[in-house]
Amino acid sequence: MDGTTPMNPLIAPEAGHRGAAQTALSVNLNKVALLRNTRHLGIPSVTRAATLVLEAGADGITLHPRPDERHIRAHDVDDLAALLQSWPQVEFNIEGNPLHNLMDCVRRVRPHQATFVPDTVGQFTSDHGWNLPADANTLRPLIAECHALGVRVSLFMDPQPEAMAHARAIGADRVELYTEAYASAYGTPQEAEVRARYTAAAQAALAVGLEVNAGHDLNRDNLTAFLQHVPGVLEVSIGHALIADALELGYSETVRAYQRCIRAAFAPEGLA
Ligand SMILES: CC(=O)[C@@H](O)[C@H](O)COP(=O)(O)O
Ligand SMILES: NCC(=O)COP(=O)(O)O
Repeated sequence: MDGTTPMNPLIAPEAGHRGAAQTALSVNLNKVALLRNTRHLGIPSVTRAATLVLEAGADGITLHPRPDERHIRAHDVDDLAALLQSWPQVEFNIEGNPLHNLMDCVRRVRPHQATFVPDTVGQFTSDHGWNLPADANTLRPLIAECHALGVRVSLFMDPQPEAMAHARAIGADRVELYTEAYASAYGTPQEAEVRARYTAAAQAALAVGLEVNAGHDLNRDNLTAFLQHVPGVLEVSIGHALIADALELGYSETVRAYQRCIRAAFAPEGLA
């Protein structure tokens, strides 16, 4: 793998069991680990959750091992890497700050994708993207190291069209559009205006040769409209809402429901 070629055919636009150019669903399992960590019993199991969501048709697994290990711990990253040996078509995405603990994980397990997120230690949740070009010199060598390890790099970014050329110039393969602002605006009078920022950012990214991911606070209500309006989104990573839904519906029905939301964005009206 050369770091620019997705290993997972399911997320390559030209291939995949869900048809060309359909968005891949990567399930973020942070919140399964969060619940598990409140006892010493090992339940709910992160690897069991991964198995169930993959059996139900998820395309990838995302973990975000924060330095305080409040949810995903180093052993979860290793356990998932071992599990995914049996799922060669599944993409493994690890998120985090490469200036903290992310690179240790990347060097150890060489996931398909590392998503660089500019979180502080102990941050409540991710709430902003990289500041480019200000962060360029910090990120450039870390991106190069990931490429040398055969790991694709996605940069967590606010929807700022002008930043996309800088992301490409420092070697990023993808950007992950931070979707909290869209999710907050969804269903309000501001929705169209806010969503248009994402459309413009995705267009700018695609124009400079970047691939596009998206995530944060996406859910069954807001996902389809996002994918209908924002071009070329190869992957959404969804955790909080999806795991909350799974508490009610179970993992399998929940993954199928999210896949229906994705299909609805790509199907002619009424066929999803
Ligand atoms: C990078 C990102 O978008 C976040 O959504 C993150 O993965 C969620 O982290 P928490 O689960 O710790 O809120
Ligand atoms: N990269 C975003 C992610 O993995 C999940 O975010 P959320 O759905 O937990 O907000």
